[in-house]
Amino acid sequence: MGITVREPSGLSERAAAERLAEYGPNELSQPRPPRLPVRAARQLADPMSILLLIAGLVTLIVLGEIPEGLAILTILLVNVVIGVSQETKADHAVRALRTLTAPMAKVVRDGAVRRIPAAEVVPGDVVQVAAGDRVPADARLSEATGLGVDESMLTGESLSSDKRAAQADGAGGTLADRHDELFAGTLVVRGSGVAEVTRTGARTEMGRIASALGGGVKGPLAVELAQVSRRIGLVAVMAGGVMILIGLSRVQRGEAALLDIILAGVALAIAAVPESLAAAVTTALALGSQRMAALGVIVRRLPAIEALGATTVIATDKTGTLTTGHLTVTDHVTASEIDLWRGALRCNDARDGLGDAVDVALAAAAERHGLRPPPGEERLAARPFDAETRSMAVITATNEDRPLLTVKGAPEVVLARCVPGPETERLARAVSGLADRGMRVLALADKRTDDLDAAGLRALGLVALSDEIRPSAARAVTDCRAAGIRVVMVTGDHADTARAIAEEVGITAEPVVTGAALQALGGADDGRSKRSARLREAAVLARVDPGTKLDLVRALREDGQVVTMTGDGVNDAPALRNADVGVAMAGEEGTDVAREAASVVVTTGDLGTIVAGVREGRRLRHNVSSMVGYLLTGNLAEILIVLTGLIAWPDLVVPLLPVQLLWINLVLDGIPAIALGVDRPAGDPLALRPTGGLLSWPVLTRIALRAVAVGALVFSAVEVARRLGWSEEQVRSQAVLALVFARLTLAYVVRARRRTFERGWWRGRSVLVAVTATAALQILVTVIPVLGAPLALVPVPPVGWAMALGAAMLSVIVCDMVRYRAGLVVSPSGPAPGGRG
Ligand SMILES: Nc1ncnc2c1ncn2[C@@H]1O[C@H](COP(=O)(O)OP(=O)(O)OP(=O)(O)O)[C@@H](O)[C@H]1O
Repeated sequence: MGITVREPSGLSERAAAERLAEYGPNELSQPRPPRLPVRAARQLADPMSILLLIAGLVTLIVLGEIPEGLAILTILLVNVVIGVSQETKADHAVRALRTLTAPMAKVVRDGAVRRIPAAEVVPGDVVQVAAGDRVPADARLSEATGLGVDESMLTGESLSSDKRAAQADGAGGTLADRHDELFAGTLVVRGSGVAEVTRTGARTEMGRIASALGGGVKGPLAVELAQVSRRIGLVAVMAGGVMILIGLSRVQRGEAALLDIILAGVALAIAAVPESLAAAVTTALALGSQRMAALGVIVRRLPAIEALGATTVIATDKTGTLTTGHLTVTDHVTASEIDLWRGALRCNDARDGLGDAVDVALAAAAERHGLRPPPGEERLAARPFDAETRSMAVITATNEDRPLLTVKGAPEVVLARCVPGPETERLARAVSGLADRGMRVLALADKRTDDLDAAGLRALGLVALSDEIRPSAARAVTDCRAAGIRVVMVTGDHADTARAIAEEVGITAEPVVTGAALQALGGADDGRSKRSARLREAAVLARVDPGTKLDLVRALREDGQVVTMTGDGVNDAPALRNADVGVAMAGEEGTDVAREAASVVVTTGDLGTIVAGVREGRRLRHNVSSMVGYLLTGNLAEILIVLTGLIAWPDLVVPLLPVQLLWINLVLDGIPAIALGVDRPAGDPLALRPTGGLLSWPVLTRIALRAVAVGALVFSAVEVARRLGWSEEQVRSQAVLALVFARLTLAYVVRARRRTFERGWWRGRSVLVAVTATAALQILVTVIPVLGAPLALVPVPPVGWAMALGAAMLSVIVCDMVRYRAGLVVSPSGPAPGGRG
């Protein structure tokens, strides 16, 4: 193992800035965002836009209906503008998130260690890497301690490559043979090292072979929405087809023109597709992710928002999540203070107060006891801390002739390697007393030997580190319980320490299951299922290695739970990737590996932050289902009216003109839908338990029943108008008015938990504004003839307004009856419906 004691002082900030200007940022070029015209063209190329364009042109040129044709084309324009602006907004949000989660690098500048964005690394920089880091640039090693790097992404070699410091002569050969070089983009899996950057950006080995980065993965919500849209598209086309078929008989009898009927059929199909749905959901997700970022929850993959909302179990680390993670040595047991603290300094990887929290705390404690790292001692070999072995070992050359092995780690691991005797036994007995107080206990031991694995060590003593409970943790645990979310603590720490902390934050501490107990359940098939059962029921998992986290995630998910799991270590990646939501820490505390595997990165690792994320997720999920309910119920009601009207009112030819259908669906509908997407329903969103899929049978039934109710009420209003002998324009205006008002009240029907206009309904500001504005717009185009003309709308007598309002109010009552009958009231005390939908 190469050893260099040279402490390189790195580049100066000035030199680094000059080089950055010369070589450019250390990143692979990102595809440029499309320009505005390109975005607009894409929107226009959409099949619906093409249909609209044709419909508009036909109305304008072939039929010569100039105001109506222009109105259709204006609606098309409005749609393209809305589409482009939403897409741009969502894009910006995603980009902003990307910069928030940009990888960082540790470099030495002006002699001090700094954390800087990896993009600012320049050739000549001295970088430090440690287990869990992604290598920021190609570099030549000057120091390496037990360094192993996973280079499979470059070499295809699945085994990690051992690295050593460069010799003067330098090595060449294939990538896999270059053991003294680090390559950008590869992952450090163990040990640590210092290296000088040789190439950055596109000049790195990775840059040479880099292809475009993969696009976003579609989440369950996107998939579900695509499905919803496809199904509705089908219904829409069918409705349009039926309309044309019915109309054709009329054409045969000479009562209508073929083109009018076809246009009306096409318009109905366009109107029935909830085109604002996808845009509204994307906007809602993008805005939701921005709000979450403000709370310290950075969503790396948008669908994770929704999965967070559906969470039923949070599996959390102890240190840093339930506690602050600022460890301090508050107690120790030893026969020789000097030997204990010397050992703590030798077997220590912290530097200048940076590094592993345990090591930093031990170095500070040693300093408080008047000790500093002995000068002139050289590290000959080291085995860095490893969560699997729960220990760390170093061999140092001291003043005496034989090298000294120092080991520190979990007491049961270290003391087992010590010479049995009264001192070792006394220490072993002291462990529980310290751990019961919630402290993390480590043992230290040493021996004159050059064997890292030697036994027969001399026990130096115990150190106990305490870690303050985060004030917000207990609150978060209570919130979770109220929301029906189970919190499970998973830790590598001692069972007694874990239990003490669990009790303090309010996690039911029983049963505490230890790694050893799980292992005892053994390998047989039967054992495995017992093991899963044990994992599923555990409230605290103590002394488990990271592999167990993966087993826990699997066991819980098999049980139908939606699992949010925190993790920050190198070995946590598989569990994070397999959980429904993997949560990693931003900054110093987490590793790049964990962050990349996680779908969510939090800036403060406290459980309260994660719960805030769940809260947002639940709100968003509720909002999306409100949007779906709102748009589908309204559209279905409209289809019903047009089809029944077509049969019942032959004198009207078509119950609603194409331009009126488009006005209702493409202009009026979008506004409340978007508002519902960013809605703040009354009460704590955590109480909004996830209720299966967006379009489960109960949901579909409810939509259908409500649509029939709304349709029937509007139909009656129009029927009365006809009986009263109103003109054709007035009857159609009455239909539009009643339909718009009834649909607007649906916004309040769908967002309510128990009943429409329940307490606090007016507080959702966005919905109130959207509904009022839309209603005002409709009133204006109805009463002001100039505005109404392009839409063929005319003023109606007062009784018409009364009927429209009546239809709206009655539909609320009927819809609420449907809610109760279908048993779809969201009740905080009711049974939690199954997690996965
Ligand atoms: N730097 C270190 N050197 C030696 N041993 C350590 C070090 N850090 C931790 N240990 C030992 O390894 C055990 C597991 O530590 P680890 O950091 O893996 O726990 P963890 O799972 O991250 O726990 P937590 O949930 O508290 O974060 C500790 O209880 C301690 O005994």
